[in-house]
Amino acid sequence: MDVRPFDALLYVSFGGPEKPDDVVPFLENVTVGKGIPRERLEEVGEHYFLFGGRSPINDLNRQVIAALEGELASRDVDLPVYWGNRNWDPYLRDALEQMVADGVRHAAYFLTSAYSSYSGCRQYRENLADATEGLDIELSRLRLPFNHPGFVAPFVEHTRAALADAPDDTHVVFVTHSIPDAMNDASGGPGVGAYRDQHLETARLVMAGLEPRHQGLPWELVYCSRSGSPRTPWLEPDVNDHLEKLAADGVTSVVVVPIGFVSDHMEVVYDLDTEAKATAEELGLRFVRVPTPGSHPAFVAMITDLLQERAAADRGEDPTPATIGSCGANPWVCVPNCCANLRGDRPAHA
Ligand SMILES: CC1=C(CCC(=O)O)c2cc3nc(cc4[nH]c(cc5[nH]c(cc1n2)c(C)c5CCC(=O)O)c(CCC(=O)O)c4C)C(CCC(=O)O)=C3C
Ligand SMILES: [Fe+2]
Repeated sequence: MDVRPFDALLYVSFGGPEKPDDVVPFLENVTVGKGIPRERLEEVGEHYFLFGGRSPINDLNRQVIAALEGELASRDVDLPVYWGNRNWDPYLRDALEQMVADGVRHAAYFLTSAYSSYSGCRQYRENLADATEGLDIELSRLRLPFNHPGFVAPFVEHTRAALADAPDDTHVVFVTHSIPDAMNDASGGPGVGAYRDQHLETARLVMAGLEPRHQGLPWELVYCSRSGSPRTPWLEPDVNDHLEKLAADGVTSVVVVPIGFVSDHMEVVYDLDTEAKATAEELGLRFVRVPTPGSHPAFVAMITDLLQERAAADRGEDPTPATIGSCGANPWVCVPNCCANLRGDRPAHA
């Protein structure tokens, strides 16, 4: 496998606290300048304390990176993998300084976010613009993989398994992180609304991969983890409200597919496995939550394939992007006003 012109891969993620004393400073990092109400922050802090003050996210990222190193080695590629986060140690700036010290000149980077939005794309690119300041290093972004076969395959496999012994009236409930309506509208470009549309495409692709007898099951896209001011409209319905509606309609069983998340981090283990599950139990709904990709071999191979594709593109070749469905591949380089920062323009990478 030819990875020229890259001399490293940078794995870019959100970060999370690792011990109780980390929780408040982590939340301050996440929410600086965001106008999140104090009560919401205290509430979210409690979610972390319920899990001993440690988010699963960093360990999950360590596992993916170890698997990625194995995948690269198995393809005879000698390419170092670095790791940097937006909100917690190891921070992006430290990773980039280390890379430059190690002689890295041109790295590809992978975002642990599959869909277009300010939070999942441009904010990371702003973080990278800040973190590379004064450093002599070139970066190339790997495209967002919402419709890559290697992203969809683990969800298909896990949803098939969850449906194998599910009752006939089961609803397939796809869940992602809610974002403000205005952030959704700006996703992919002004008025494009790519965030929601990309999720609908991923949901359709998962449904199309199920056993023929399950492909016609009713499904919906719903949201979790809303924050911000209650006066600001965010994408709805909330997963808990949706479960109530389904139960009121006489539905008895749900399979919850967290397509918005690449690993079983706090949003998944608290907002879905704790809160939404408790809602389902109160309602007498059978509730099964399928796993996220995590370190699934198809997901890890996908990162390596994206690296190979982008390397070819940067060498001036014209690689055919691996995608399924009808949305087309997310571009290598975002359009200039893609996923705008609604609080004001800031320098962003790519
Ligand atoms: C689209 C999206 C993704 C997916 C794409 C991506 O991965 O980036 C994502 C991921 C994550 N979000 C996470 C945690 C948090 N997100 C918050 C707040 C917010 N998220 C938002 C959106 C997203 N978030 C938004 C619009 C806000 C409001 C503030 C703002 O406009 O930025 C807050 C503040 C408290 C709260 O109000 O919930 C926390 C603690 C964790 C770590 C989990 C762990 O620790 O295991 C992860 C992976
Ligand atoms: Fe978030």
